[in-house]
Amino acid sequence: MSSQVNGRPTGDGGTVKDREIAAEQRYVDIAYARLEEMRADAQAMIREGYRQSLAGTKGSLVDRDAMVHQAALRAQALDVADDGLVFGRLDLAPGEKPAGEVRYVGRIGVRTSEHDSLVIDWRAPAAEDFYRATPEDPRGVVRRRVLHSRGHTVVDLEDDLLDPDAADGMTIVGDGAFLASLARAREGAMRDIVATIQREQDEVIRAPADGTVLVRGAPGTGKTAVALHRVAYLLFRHRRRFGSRGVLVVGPNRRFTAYIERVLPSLGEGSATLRSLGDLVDGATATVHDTPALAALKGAETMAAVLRRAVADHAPGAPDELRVVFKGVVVSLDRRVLDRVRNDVHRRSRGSVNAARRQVAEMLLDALWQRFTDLGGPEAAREAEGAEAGLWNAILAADGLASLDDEPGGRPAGSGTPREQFDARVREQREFADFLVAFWPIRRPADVLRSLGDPARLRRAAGRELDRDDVARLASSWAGGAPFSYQDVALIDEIDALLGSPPRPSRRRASAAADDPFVVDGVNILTGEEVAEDDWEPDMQELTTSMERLERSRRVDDGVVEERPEYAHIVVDEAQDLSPMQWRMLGRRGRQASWTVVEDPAQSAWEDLPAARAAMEAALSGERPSSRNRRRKPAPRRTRHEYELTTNYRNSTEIAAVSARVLARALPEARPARAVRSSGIAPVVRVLPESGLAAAAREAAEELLAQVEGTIGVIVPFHPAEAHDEGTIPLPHEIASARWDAAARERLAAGLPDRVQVLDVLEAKGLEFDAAVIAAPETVAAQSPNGLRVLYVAVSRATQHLVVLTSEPEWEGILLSG
Ligand SMILES: Nc1ncnc2c1ncn2[C@@H]1O[C@H](COP(=O)(O)OP(=O)(O)OP(=O)(O)O)[C@@H](O)[C@H]1O
Repeated sequence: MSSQVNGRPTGDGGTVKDREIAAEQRYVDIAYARLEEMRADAQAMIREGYRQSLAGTKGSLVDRDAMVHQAALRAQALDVADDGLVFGRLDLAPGEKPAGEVRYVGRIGVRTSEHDSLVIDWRAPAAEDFYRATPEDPRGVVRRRVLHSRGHTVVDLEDDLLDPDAADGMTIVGDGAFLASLARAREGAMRDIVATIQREQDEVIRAPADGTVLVRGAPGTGKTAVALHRVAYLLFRHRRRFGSRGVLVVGPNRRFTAYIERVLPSLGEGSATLRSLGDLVDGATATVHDTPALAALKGAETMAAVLRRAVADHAPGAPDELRVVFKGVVVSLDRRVLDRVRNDVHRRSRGSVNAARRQVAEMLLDALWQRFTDLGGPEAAREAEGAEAGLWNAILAADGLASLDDEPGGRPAGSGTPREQFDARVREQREFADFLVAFWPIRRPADVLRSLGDPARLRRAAGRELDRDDVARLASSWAGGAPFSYQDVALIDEIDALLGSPPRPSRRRASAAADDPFVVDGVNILTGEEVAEDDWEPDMQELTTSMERLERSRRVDDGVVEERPEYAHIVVDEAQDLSPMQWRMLGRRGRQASWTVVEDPAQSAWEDLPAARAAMEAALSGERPSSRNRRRKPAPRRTRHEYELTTNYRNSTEIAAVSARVLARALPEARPARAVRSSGIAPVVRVLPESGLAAAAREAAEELLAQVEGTIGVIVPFHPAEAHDEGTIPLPHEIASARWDAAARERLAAGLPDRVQVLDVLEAKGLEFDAAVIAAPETVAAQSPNGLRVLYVAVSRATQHLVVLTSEPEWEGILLSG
């Protein structure tokens, strides 16, 4: 027999629950005391490491480093565990396991000085039962107890009785603390859920480390939370593999990464890299979203072919004639020959265009020599030899060019075959060096994209992939220093992959390069290699460019520069929104990686889902993205584990009902998740004139400030940065969208406390608020073919209060009665 109690008095001053809490507190105190000792040990180890370094032997530095590093990591993990160290207890049934065994589960493992277990790390196999046991499958667990703490103090308990037959005399307490914890006020940053991970979530977290884990689930089912806990699990169980080669977590936008950034550190894992799709590429940060139509153009895989042609086009300002002099003979190459050279080099050097200058120089020399012999140059040169002013020098003078032969300090042509002499002499000429730098500059990917703001240049690159209207819209989005969009970042990465890195730097002293004819202004003009002294300052734009790239590169111990890191595991959140070009960007970072992909297709703003799926499959299989548009040879598919999460932990049942109605319109075949918590607070829909929506949104936010302790999101339609096409009549939703520009949003937020956030529907992805105010659902729904799915995202953000403001009366019925 067990006894279920909820605060019943015991007669000795407290309730049964109080007594149970006090008993758990005694255990927790012992665990904290031991944690304190472990901390002191870690600090002593750090001190010992430094002491050894003073011993002065050669090996001691290395030993010290390793010791200090290990001890510092340990100290850090112990610090993290300081808050809520122990959160779970399992009472096991007699049987295979020792009778009456009790296990405590916590943020990290704690052992006594005799190595007996006091607390089991939540990621250890022995903790699995804590998350997996159910009444149907108790796994030997009689009672599961969750301890809710504030700092070191246990404040509440909640028990699950899993095996009533074995619970003889066991006290069962609890009054829905888990559900109450779901209703807690949100602070603007996501928290870990380590104490209350549910069984279906735990299966995802502990899924096999290889291949791909694909997780689907409706809003609020814990996809993001689960993905982050999986990272902590993988780093704990496979530290060597994932710790050294790295884990990348990618979210949709910067607001979202800011929202989730505290979760992993709170689990003691600070080593994963967290990036949004807008800041995955160094040197190009996205600050704006494109309109859905423009995003569809930029994100389509056809852009790969367009960019390949754009990279192969001549650089802006590239000269179209090369003239050099040899032995008084002027030799020139015209545009036709230069185009041929450029195309040949591009064909051979895709992926290493920025490092191909040496190849360009060789091909130009071949073409110059060919021209020289065609002109009868060798004979003319022989005749001119010794003469002060031959025929060719006269031509030269007329063209205003000086032969190096005439320059004081010019070196004798030297020995070797005529061709070798020719090459050596031409290479020395300033004209040749200057030409090479201008003809084959080291290019920055962002500059290449900006250069496509010139419609003529974009038209040349467009091929059959883009029509005239597409070219005009794209070019205007890149013209005139407009900020980069989230889709642009993937295009910049594509260009980066085509251009490749500039040649590796070697900081040779300038003196070593003083006699090198290829060195111009501190850089080898053939290789782009920097050979300057440390204090040398570049004074040419191009050199600054290569310096910037080098600066942002990661220098590894042996001096090798790693431009784009590859990761051992990649987590992609909100994956339903990735465009094919964004998948290519991610694929480049994880060719050998295993993946965790979490998504909800019903929340997708992306129109061409089949194309995005194909690009996703290519990325997950480690396929090298082909820049040509030919059919891919499918790479072998890696093992895949698919999961679905079915319980909505975010929304109250009242709000979940509203979002289910929107879902039924957006995707009639989709199933909503089951919400578990009723708040008793009915969602509100207010109808008012369109011109009054912004003022009403502010008013609603002010009212809600008095009703909730935590965050309030005011979610407004997306404001397109693109100008409306003159000559066409704007649609009503286009006029309405124009109301929600940055200035209008600022006015709305002015003077309100930080816990009110005003954001557009695209920024709201993945976020969560205590209360949400949705302005103009009719405009959101009409803004794109997937507008209803975008609205579904917006209405599923709130935990307690939902207020919708609309100018169209029928929306009241749509949202409140289906
Ligand atoms: N087992 C759990 N215990 C406590 N809270 C949970 C649990 N699972 C999820 N939550 C909470 O539910 C909320 C929603 O979780 P999360 O943001 O991970 O959902 P999601 O599926 O990623 O949603 P969306 O699709 O809208 O991005 C969060 O506040 C999260 O902390």
